[in-house]
Amino acid sequence: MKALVVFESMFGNTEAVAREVATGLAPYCTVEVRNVDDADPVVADDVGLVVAGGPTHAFGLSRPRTRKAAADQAVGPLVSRRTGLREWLTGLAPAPHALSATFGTRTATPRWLPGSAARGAAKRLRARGYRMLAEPENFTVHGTPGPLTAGELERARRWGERLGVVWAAQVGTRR
Ligand SMILES: Cc1cc2nc3c(=O)[nH]c(=O)nc-3n(C[C@H](O)[C@H](O)[C@H](O)COP(=O)(O)O)c2cc1C
Repeated sequence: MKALVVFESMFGNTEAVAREVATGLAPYCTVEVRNVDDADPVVADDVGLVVAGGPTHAFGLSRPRTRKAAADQAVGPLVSRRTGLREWLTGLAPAPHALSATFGTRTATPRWLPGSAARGAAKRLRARGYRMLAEPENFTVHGTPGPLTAGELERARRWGERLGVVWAAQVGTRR
């Protein structure tokens, strides 16, 4: 069985989280990590777990105008330049054979800011018939460009490991 980790990222923080999640999952399955720019809207038959992650923008998944705002603040080119998780999920074909999980990044302060890309992504996956393996998870960054808060990469790896354990228990997969 295979897991597909699709990420959207402006400044690289969500990409770093996605790669740690994949490392955590790796003992349990083959893992493919894809930038949403290059992600196929059809999930292959051998993919049993779809993990989707993106940055929280304006309390939810990014939109073209928030990605433009991110580009205006970036010192270099954005990591995801062509599309966003919202658009990918909207075009995603149902895959009754696959489970899914979502994560997002967001600012650590102010703590009271509502909204999460992870929750928005989970809502869209459920609407397309995907069953969730875990609750949406959030990881925090300093300010808008990051870096990630101390310890978040380790937490991302552990979250990936937990997904692997729960998935293996459900479908009996182990590499
Ligand atoms: C236009 C814009 C809107 C944002 N809105 C929010 C928000 O509503 N809540 C929040 O916690 N973080 C918000 N952020 C901060 C992002 O979540 C942060 O930049 C992101 O987690 C960094 O991940 P990345 O490097 O993968 O893009 C916003 C950032 C941008 C650029």
